Formats: sequence, structure tokens, C-alpha cells
Amino acid sequence: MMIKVIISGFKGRMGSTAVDMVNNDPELELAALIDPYTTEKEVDGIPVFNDKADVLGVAADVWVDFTIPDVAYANTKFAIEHNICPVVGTTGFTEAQISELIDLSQSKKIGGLIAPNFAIGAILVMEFAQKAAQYFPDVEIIELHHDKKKDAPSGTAVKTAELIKETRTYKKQGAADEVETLPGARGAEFDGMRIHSVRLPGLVAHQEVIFGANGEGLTLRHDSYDRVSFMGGVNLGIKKVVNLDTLVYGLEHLL
Ligand SMILES: NC(=O)C1=CN([C@@H]2O[C@H](COP(=O)(O)OP(=O)(O)OC[C@H]3O[C@@H](n4cnc5c(N)ncnc54)[C@H](O)[C@@H]3O)[C@@H](O)[C@H]2O)C=CC1
Ligand SMILES: O=C(O)C1=N[C@H](C(=O)O)C[C@H](O)C1
Repeated sequence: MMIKVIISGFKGRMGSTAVDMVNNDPELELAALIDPYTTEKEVDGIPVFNDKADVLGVAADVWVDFTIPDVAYANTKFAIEHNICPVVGTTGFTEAQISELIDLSQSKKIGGLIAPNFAIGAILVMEFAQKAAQYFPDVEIIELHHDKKKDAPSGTAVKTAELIKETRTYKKQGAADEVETLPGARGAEFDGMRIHSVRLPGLVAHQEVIFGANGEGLTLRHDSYDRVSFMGGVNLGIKKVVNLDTLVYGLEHLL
């Protein structure tokens, strides 16, 4: 069966890459494209809309979302309410929003995926970091991205910290009497560990998880050099969610 896909945010860096991916897969078909700042009415015969409400008459199975943190929650809720399975890469969800959307998806029996990162290497780094944190409670996360990124820290860094928290014995890191002579020098705090965000032109998406212990260190690093690195995960998500009856948070649940 051909899977019909809506792409919200199709004019963006990730949305446009996802359009190419769908067009190159004979099992997938574009149903509609959404982006508020385009005057196009169609692209290669596919209808284009500026507002999500306009897609209501369109037959679609999956809603791929690469938009902006401010609208991702409303978009995901809208998709579930209209029986379209969301596959969401947009970052910036709160824990409460994710659990509310999971409840909604289960009450509607609609599959879905919110994945802070679709690259297999990033998923593996998160898994390895969770394992390492059992033995190395001292850890700092450095995420490095292009300078057009709107949110900090990255969704991947937050998810990494959440996974580490599950296995790490809580520790407030750094010297008890440490002082920031420049505010923010030690980065953001999450459960006693620190997250640092680097933004530079030329970067795509990169993350280091650095562990330190007595006389030794361990560094895990992942690099996305090209947005094509995310497309295998988006493709897998689209094909899996149509057979689920709940939304899941993290691509690892579908691997
Ligand atoms: N999960 C993952 O693996 C990845 C997630 N991301 C996330 O995806 C999101 C998008 O990233 P980029 O493509 O780099 O951003 P971008 O800024 O290039 O694209 C965002 C697009 O969304 C559109 N948009 C804004 N409001 C909208 C609305 N209400 N409805 C539909 N479209 C709307 C914008 O006009 C723009 O074309 C970010 O949150 C980013 O963190 C990015 C890369 C990988
Ligand atoms: O904005 C990006 O580019 C990325 N965003 C996601 C995040 O915030 O983790 C995933 C990836 O890091 C690229």
C-alpha cells in the first residue's frame, strides 16, 4: 500500500530534504505540502498550503513535521486529532506535552513518532552514553550546530541527558565552591550535569558526550555532515507509525 505523506515545513532545510526522500521512494507519495511563507499553490502537482487547517480535505496517512519549536506541539496534536500519524523531527517539546500527546494518540489508537534525532549514529551515541553513565557519573554534553538553529540546547542534547539521568547516580558536578565570573560559563544545568551549545556557520549537527573519572576519560562523538543523514530514520518512522497504535518518543523504540 502506498503511504500518503504531508510535509509541514517543506521549504526549510529538513522539510525540503524530506520532500526529496519521499519522491525517491516508490512506496511513498506526497499528499500535500505546508509552509506559511510561500506563495506557491502547487509543486509538481502536489497541493501547497500556508495553514494546517487547509489540509483537512486531503487524504493522508502520515504528517512529517520539520517546522519550528513554537508550532510543533499544535501541529502534532492536530495530526492525531485528524487521524494522521505524526512523524515529528521538530524540537522543543516539554515532557508534559509529550506525555499529553502520547495519551491522546492512545485514546485515538493512532501511531506516531517524536524523534529529537533521526540519525542512527546519534541514536547509538545516546545508547552508549546511557551505558557509560552507569560507570562514569561525571559527564558534560557539548552540542554543536549551524548558526541558524533557533533552539538551545538541541533536542538531542536534552534527550541524551534524560537517558543518562535514568542510569546515572545523581551528582551535582563541579567544585562545591565554583563561581562563574562570566554568567553562563558553565553552561546549562540538567540534573547536576552540564550542557553546552555551540553555534557556528559551517556546522550541521554534532554532539560530544564527555565522561571523566580518576585518571581516565571517555568521549563519544557523532557528526551529521549532511541532512541526508536523518532521512533513513524519517523513512523508517513513516513506514512504522502506520502500524502502531501509540505515539513513541525516540527513534530507538522503532529500531
Ligand atoms: N529530528 C531530527 O533528526 C532533526 C530535527 N531538526 C529540527 O527540525 C526543525 C526544523 O529545522 P530546519 O529544517 O533546519 O529549520 P528551517 O528554519 O530551515 O525550516 C523550518 C520551516 O518551517 C516553516 N514553518 C514555520 N512555521 C510553520 C508552520 N506553522 N507550519 C508549517 N511550516 C512552518 C518555515 O517557514 C521553514 O520553512 C528544528 O526544530 C530542528 O531542530 C533538524 C534536523 C534534524
Ligand atoms: O536544528 C538542527 O539542525 C537539528 N536539530 C535537532 C536537535 O535539536 O537535536 C537534531 C539535530 O541535532 C539537528
